Amino acid sequence: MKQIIKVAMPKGRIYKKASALFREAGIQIPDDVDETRKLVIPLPDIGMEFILAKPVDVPTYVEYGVADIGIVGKDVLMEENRDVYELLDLGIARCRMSVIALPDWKPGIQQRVATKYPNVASQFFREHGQQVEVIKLNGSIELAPLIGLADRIVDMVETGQTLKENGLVEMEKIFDITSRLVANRVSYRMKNAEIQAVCDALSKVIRRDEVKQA
Ligand SMILES: Nc1ncnc2c1ncn2[C@@H]1O[C@H](COP(=O)(O)OP(=O)(O)OP(=O)(O)O)[C@@H](O)[C@H]1O
Ligand SMILES: O=P(O)(O)OC[C@H]1O[C@H](OP(=O)(O)OP(=O)(O)O)[C@H](O)[C@@H]1O
Repeated sequence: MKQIIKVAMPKGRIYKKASALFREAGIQIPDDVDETRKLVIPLPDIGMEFILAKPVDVPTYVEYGVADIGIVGKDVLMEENRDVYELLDLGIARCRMSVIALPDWKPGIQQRVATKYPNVASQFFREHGQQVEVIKLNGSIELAPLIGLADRIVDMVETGQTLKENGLVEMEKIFDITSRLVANRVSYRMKNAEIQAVCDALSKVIRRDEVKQA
C-alpha cells in the first residue's frame, strides 16, 4: 500500500516557486492550499500531507522525522547544519550569500559583522583569518552598517535592489543559494518508493541550466 509522505513546505517566498514546480511535475496541489491559514493539510489525493512551516524550521522537522521530506534554501541548510539527506537541487529561489559593506569600508581593529546567519558568517571569517565580532539580527540586516551597529553584514542578495537603495556594496560572494529537497534518513529508507517517485517527477521539470549555475 502507498504510504502518505509528510512534506515540510516553507511558507513565504519559496512556497510560491515550490508549489509551481510540484504542479509542473504533475503533483496536483489544490489551489486553496496557496491561501490557507491551516498549518497541517492532508492531501490524500496526491498521497501527501503538507506541514506549512517557517523556512528556517524545515530542517528541524525533517531531522526529527515529523516530516519525511522538506523544501529549504541552501542558506538555511548551511546555517542550521541538521542531519538530513539533501536529495535534489530544485534550482528555484535563486540568490546568493555575500559580505556587504559601505563603499568606504576599510579593515579596522574592531570589526563587527551583523547577520541573520551567525554560523555561516563565523565560519567564513574564521577561514579567512579575520577576527570579527558577529552580531545576530533577525531582519532588515542592511540597517546595521547604515546606523553604525556593524562595519559589514553577511546577507542575501538577489536583484541587488536593497543594496542599491541603501548605498551598500557587495564585497564578496560566499556561496550561491537555491532551494533543495531534503529527506529524513529513516523515512528515505522506509518510504523509499514514494519519496523516489516525488524525486523523479521533480527531476524531470527542474531547469538544468539554472542548477548548473549554482
Ligand atoms: N531575495 C531573497 N532574500 C531572502 N531570501 C531569499 C531571497 N530569494 C530567495 N530566497 C530564499 O528564500 C528563503 C527565505 O524565504 P522567506 O523570505 O519567505 O523567509 P524568511 O525570511 O525566513 O521569512 P520571514 O520574513 O517570515 O522571517 C531563504 O532561505 C532563501 O533560500
Ligand atoms: O537583492 P534583493 O532583491 O534586494 O534581495 C535581498 C534582500 O531580500 C531579503 O530581505 P527580506 O525581504 O527577506 O527582508 P528581511 O531583511 O526582513 O529579512 C534579504 O535579506 C535582502 O535584504
